[in-house]
Amino acid sequence: MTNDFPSYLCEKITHYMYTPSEHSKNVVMVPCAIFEKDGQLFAAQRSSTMSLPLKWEFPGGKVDEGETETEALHREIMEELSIEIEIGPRLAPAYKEDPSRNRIICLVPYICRIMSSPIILTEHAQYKWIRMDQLLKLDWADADLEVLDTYLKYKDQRLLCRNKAKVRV
Ligand SMILES: Nc1nc2c([nH]c(=O)n2[C@@H]2O[C@H](COP(=O)(O)OP(=O)(O)OP(=O)(O)O)[C@@H](O)[C@H]2O)c(=O)[nH]1
Repeated sequence: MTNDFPSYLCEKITHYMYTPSEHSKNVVMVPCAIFEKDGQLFAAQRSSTMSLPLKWEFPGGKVDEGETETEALHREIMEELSIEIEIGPRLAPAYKEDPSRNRIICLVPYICRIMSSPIILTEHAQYKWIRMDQLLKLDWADADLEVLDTYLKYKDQRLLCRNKAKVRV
């Protein structure tokens, strides 16, 4: 996959503003995977025993010490969904405060492809492939909702570029 998404999306400054007291907070990097198939997106529902119970999210998880984001993403997806993936473009992260644990979650979306089957869930309650026009009906975790917005803007931008290219020909 090519990494040709618009640079403003990579460099987008999120609305999160640091104040002096917040410098002491841990920033936890959480790469997550966006899968698209036949115009539908993959969403996983957190189980009732996980934090953010029953919220919908893009699967992924925290980077361990010594790991890169993409290594962590391969590992987390294998652990959670039992599949191999190919990792493509990295989009702009979403930052969310987690006051209960005095940390800031940095959710980093990657557009990915599923490379093996079957999907076997080990942690989530369920997963669904959701049509684009149904996406906002799910009860998303906050950071995932922002990631979804970033992804939809990225898609629109690509479509626009493709159409412009066609007009020029
Ligand atoms: N995906 C997602 N995770 C969030 C959000 N806000 C937030 O605090 N988190 C936290 O970020 C962490 C995501 O990493 P993870 O999926 O590997 O975490 P986990 O449930 O396995 O473990 P943990 O609850 O012990 O940290 C979770 O602790 C989750 O509660 C959010 O909006 N979206």
